[in-house]
Amino acid sequence: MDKTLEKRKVSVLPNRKRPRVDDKDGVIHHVKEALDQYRETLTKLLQKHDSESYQQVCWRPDIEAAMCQRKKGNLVNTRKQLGPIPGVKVGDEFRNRAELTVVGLHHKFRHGIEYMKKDGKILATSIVNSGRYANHVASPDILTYSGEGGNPRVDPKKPKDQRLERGNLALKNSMEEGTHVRVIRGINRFEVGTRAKKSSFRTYVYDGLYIVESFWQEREEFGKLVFKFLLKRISGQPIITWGKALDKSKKPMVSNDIVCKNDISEGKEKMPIRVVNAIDRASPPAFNYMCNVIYPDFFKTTRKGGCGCLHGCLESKSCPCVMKIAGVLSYNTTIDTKSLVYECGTTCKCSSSCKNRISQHGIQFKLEVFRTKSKGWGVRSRSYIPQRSFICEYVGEILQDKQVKQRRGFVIDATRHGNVGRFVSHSCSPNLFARSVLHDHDDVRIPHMMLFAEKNIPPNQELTYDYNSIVGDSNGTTIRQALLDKPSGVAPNII
Ligand SMILES: C[S@@+](CC[C@H](N)C(=O)[O-])C[C@H]1O[C@@H](n2cnc3c(N)ncnc32)[C@H](O)[C@@H]1O
Repeated sequence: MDKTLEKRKVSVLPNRKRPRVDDKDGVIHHVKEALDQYRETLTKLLQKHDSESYQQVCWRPDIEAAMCQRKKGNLVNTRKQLGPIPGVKVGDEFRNRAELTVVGLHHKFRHGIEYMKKDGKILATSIVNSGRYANHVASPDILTYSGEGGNPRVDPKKPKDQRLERGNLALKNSMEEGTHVRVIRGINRFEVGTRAKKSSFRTYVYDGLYIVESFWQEREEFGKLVFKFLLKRISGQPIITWGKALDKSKKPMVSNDIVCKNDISEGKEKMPIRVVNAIDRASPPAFNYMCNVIYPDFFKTTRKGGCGCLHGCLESKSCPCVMKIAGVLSYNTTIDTKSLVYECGTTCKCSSSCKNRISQHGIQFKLEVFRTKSKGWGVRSRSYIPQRSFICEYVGEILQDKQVKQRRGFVIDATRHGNVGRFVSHSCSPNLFARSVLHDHDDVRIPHMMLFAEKNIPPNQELTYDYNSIVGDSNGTTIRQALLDKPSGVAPNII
């Protein structure tokens, strides 16, 4: 039945008053209204028909309900168009393919690729990744989409090689023209509390705009040539967290975060540090990402001594490094905030996995820089952080502070060179604490400033430390955290 419907012109204009295009809320309401009416029609249709006709293989009540709505002029966004659809947001979920037609996201009931003619060329407007073809999702932002035609799973006739025509040609043209393609993904859901196959059903989520990056031909399991299109999601769109098959009650997680940068460290950290912004259009300040402190020219990072422990440094009585921190092994217990921590290091015989080398292995958690409502940028972790874990070093240029020169003072300045630490905000009730650590040199005037978890920290909670906390070593060297009135990026003083 739907083939006949598809042949009809999709041009019926809604007879309800259409909101102005710049009236965002009005447009969203308009779309929602159309969807509500469609769902009501579908429910009535299902109630009217007895279960016997429902069993008929070819009866598609979802499509029939959409046709009723079309007759009444109750469809919206009826003209095919490229790009976003007014009133439809990334992450919006639809109960069936016909609902995509109702809102104008994808007008075809069956075909996966929809296209339109523009300047004499056909261009793809949208694709539905329904899972019927062997489409492959390598990462949330990359989709390999199989072309249409000749698939023996849906076409019982003898399978034929796919041809570069209709939807396939449209996707190729979209690649050449660089036009955006809407992607709608089918996801499997289950009735709450069950995982039985028969209780699963498919819904469709609008995943946003993609560009076609490349295409090629592959020989598939039935021996026929199929087209493969590699699509890449346009950056700057809200992120969708896709789970495995979901309970009916759980929505795919959509946040309003726009990704400003996929990795602010530009590959220098062990794992990427994403920058996201759900507040305004600001981008993070330009600076040179460094994983290590930059010392002044005169400074030599030398270390004398070190331990000879060949079997770990757990025995605090025999490890000279551990002995220097009064026999308290690293950060396992509450350490006096003024203590300088001596970690084992370059001149030690113990292995790099020694328990007294906690803060030398770079970041361990998926940190994310995000825009806060009132404090500029902040840092959070996308995963759970157990208490006392190492978070990051505060990296910057070690500058000699002229004002405090008499007191041989230094400042770690992260304005031009720094790491993720430069974005961590202040709090009087923080979840992080700072420690002065020595591991690669002996100069107690310029220890590393390391941040650790004060408590167990759930995912997505902002990480903060007390800028005004005073930490120092037994020689009287102190670290004073950055003052709140300092320009962003200027780091804690060491005075
Ligand atoms: C080390 S930076 C932290 C990152 C900073 N928020 C940014 O946008 O780059 C220190 C600066 O952040 C701001 N800041 C940090 N914590 C704050 C807080 N609790 N309230 C208001 N501003 C804060 C202040 O401007 C401070 O000088």
